[in-house]
Amino acid sequence: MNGLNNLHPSIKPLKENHYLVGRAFTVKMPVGDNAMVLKAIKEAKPLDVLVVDVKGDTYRAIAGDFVVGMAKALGLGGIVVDGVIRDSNGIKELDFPVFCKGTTVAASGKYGNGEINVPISCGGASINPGDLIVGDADGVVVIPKSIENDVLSKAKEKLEKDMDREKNILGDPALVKKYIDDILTYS
Ligand SMILES: O=C([O-])CC(=O)C(=O)O
Repeated sequence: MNGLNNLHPSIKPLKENHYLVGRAFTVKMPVGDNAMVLKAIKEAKPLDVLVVDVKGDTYRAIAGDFVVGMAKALGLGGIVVDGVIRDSNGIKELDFPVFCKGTTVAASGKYGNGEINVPISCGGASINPGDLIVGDADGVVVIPKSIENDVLSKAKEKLEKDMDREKNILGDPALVKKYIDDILTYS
């Protein structure tokens, strides 16, 4: 992705070993009203990742352990939000991937404002429904649907090259030094 389309690095998994891959089901909600999160949980397909745009608010939770439990019960793939959640210990026990900026004590009300399944902005990235969302301990990246095949084949090539490099170089200090020398010669 050439460093583009990664969400702000403050958005991290609640449990460090959690990762997710799935298609975005988007939610745009006003601060303090998470009714559309509930609607999205009901309408999303199994393995979809709920991506919530709450404009970066960190005072009101977009979900707690009950709401996240419903997402898990319906087979969703995970939740990503540019905001916060509550009941963090309960959510950790659910073992369901939630990527967020942190935690708070205050819940949201359920008033019915907001939209689902529309283009959103989350953590500084534009996300359309159906885009691929990939997250791990380091953060979250969005791969637009229109370029996903190209990105996936380039990612596989890079992974193979990285694995070869690790296997061939790291076991031999002389080769580590040669690798660095080669880089320094060309830069
Ligand atoms: O109901 C909410 O919006 C938040 C909450 O406490 C839960 O999910 O348990």
